[in-house]
Amino acid sequence: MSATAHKKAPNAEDIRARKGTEPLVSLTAYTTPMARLMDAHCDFVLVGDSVGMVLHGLTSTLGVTMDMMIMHGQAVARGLDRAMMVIDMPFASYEHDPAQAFRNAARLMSETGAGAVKLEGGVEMAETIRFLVKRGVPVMAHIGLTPQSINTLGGYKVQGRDKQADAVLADARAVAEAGAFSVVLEKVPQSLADRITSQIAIPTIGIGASAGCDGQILVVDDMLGFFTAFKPKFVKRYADLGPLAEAAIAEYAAEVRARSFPADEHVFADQTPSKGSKS
Ligand SMILES: Nc1nc(=O)c2c([nH]1)NC[C@@H]1CN(c3ccc(C(=O)N[C@@H](CCC(=O)O)C(=O)O)cc3)CN21
Ligand SMILES: CC(C)C(=O)C(=O)O
Ligand SMILES: [Mg+2]
Repeated sequence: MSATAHKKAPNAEDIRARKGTEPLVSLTAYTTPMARLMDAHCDFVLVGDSVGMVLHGLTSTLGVTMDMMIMHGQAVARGLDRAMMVIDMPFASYEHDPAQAFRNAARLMSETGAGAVKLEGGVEMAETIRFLVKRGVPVMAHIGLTPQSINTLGGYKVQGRDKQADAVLADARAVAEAGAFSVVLEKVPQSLADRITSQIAIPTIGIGASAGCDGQILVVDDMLGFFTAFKPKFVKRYADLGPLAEAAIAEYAAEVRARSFPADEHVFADQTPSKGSKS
């Protein structure tokens, strides 16, 4: 924390109150240094279960555990001062019943300091959302493409085209009515995202949705070009750091093989350096 006065991090009600004002900015983070980089620029930071695919090499989010989320949540919390932290509930930690959801949500919040949890599902999760909110757990909902349901959805496809649109709108209404303070809309048609945004009272956070949403989120490693196993159409690469990192690694490898690294300035002399000398 800096010695200068700092803004208090917003809470779930501050985020809810941003409906229809300036767009909410958010990214995912999984580590302390990345959280530090985005703290001054984001309204909230999501510790996403995408961590399993982005940092652990899993091929879906289904293998992500409570312990993984807690460890990454603690790391992100150490890097945040002004942005709110939201944490994903991992697959199978909340779907069984509201009591299971409360036990695991309470653990995520108390062990990481997150100000809210996020969970996937619409109409079918409304009862659980209501149960959590009434017991002091702010909930961000996540509808449209819900990656934890990849095995029943049959692919990471657009959700809510044509006849499906009314079902996604019903999901949005249900989570808002149940007390969610905001809702992520993932990979839904732009016109549907705009309709939902105008028809519900809580902020919509788009990912592959619409610039008309009340906010946007992206996976940080996607927008920085660190994650390249796949690139959803909704990802904009603001930087291409993966190839930059690889070039640096290749240069290091070549210098080690040529014995040009380490150089004089990276090694230590026999004698203790005299006062005023740097090494
Ligand atoms: N790096 C990363 N970025 C994400 O956005 C992300 C994750 N990981 N892991 C968890 C989920 C999975 N997500 C995904 C994954 C793939 C697509 C996708 O659109 N893939 C293909 C199309 C596949 C299809 O149509 O079946 C694409 O070409 O964009 C979208 C969201 C979103 N989340
Ligand atoms: C992409 C966002 C919304 C997410 O749920 C995640 O990163 O896990
Ligand atoms: Mg997620």
